[in-house]
Amino acid sequence: MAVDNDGIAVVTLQRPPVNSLNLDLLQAMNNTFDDVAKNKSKGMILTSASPTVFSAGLDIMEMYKPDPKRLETFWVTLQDMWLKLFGASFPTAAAINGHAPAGGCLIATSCEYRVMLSGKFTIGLNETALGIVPPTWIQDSLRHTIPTRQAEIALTTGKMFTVDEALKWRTNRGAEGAARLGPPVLEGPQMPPRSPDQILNKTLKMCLSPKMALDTGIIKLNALNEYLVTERTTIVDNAITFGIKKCNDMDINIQKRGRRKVGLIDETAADKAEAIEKCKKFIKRFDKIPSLARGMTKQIFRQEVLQKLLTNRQADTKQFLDLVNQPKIQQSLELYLAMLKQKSQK
Ligand SMILES: CC/C=C\CC/C=C/CC(=O)SCCNC(=O)CCNC(=O)[C@H](O)C(C)(C)COP(=O)(O)OP(=O)(O)OC[C@H]1O[C@@H](n2cnc3c(N)ncnc32)[C@H](O)[C@@H]1OP(=O)(O)O
Repeated sequence: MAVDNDGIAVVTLQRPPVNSLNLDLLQAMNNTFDDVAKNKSKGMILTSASPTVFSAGLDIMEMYKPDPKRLETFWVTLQDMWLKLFGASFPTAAAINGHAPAGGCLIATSCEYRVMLSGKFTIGLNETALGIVPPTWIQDSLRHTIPTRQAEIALTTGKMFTVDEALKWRTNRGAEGAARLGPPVLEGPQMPPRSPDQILNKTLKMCLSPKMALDTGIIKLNALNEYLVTERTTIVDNAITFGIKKCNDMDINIQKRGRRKVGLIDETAADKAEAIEKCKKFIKRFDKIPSLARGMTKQIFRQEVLQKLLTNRQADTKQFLDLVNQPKIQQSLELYLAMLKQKSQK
């Protein structure tokens, strides 16, 4: 952990090669989160020492042919880590500088803000694709971050999002498209400045008249073009809003049309330094907000989800232990480990 001059703690996960979360790393994270809280840091940014992996999620070796006592401690320590991170009163952000599958995504979604490096990285909860049922609180972390319907589809399909897919919904593409309208294109006399409404009404009237001289037509077309150029952002935004409403009314999936993004991450960055800077900027947004009010509001907002695990901790642990000890699950883990080994040797 390194605390900068602004009092923001940057915590770097450092367990080569892929920051897989074993018991030792989880215990170290818990101790660090306690320290951040004790030191009254202004906020915490989580990142990774690896140039390509934020975290590969739970260390599968902890679950494959496990020692029963250690397995239970492992799970309880993971629960603790999540309770501390998701429930932290201080601001939290993740500078996701690489792949973030499964538990890696859990850590990221437990934070309040996510900046991910652009590139061929992926993020998501892929458990079902591995034949594993993600526990309620892991599902809740995703549901807390992206819309419920998208979270359900992502969870049931074990979806790994590309960085672009994971970004939040933006409407500026429309404005970019509208910019292509460009400046007036027709040579000839121009019209004195008028309000866009005046211009549009006049143009409409003239266009409906059967005897329009060529010069007048050019003036009118230039005026219409000028209107489209000056008001393009409003026109395009209104069109997008209208289009989205229509698509929703007709139950058409807008994401497939490339406009709506999922919001699993908030921003992208070109490199780790930029990602950390953007996370710091997010944390500094709270500079003028009394920290007690901020922290309590966050905890109230997250209370229901936290309480669910606190109330069902033992049952959740038993469910995990039963699941891991099933011969079928052990077989799947063995196959998965072999597949990872084979891939890494290529
Ligand atoms: C039964 C359980 C019930 C309930 C639990 C529910 C919760 C589960 C959440 C989880 O987190 S499960 C873990 C899921 N994790 C993954 O599926 C990620 C697997 N890893 C990868 O996809 C890739 O490693 C990567 C994209 C993260 C990085 O790729 P790359 O940089 O190419 O590295 P390698 O694949 O070559 O891996 C290097 C090395 O690390 C080993 N390894 C990778 N991931 C894990 C892991 N999660 N646990 C243990 N070991 C892992 C991999 O086998 C390689 O080992 P070598 O000895 O061959 O070097």
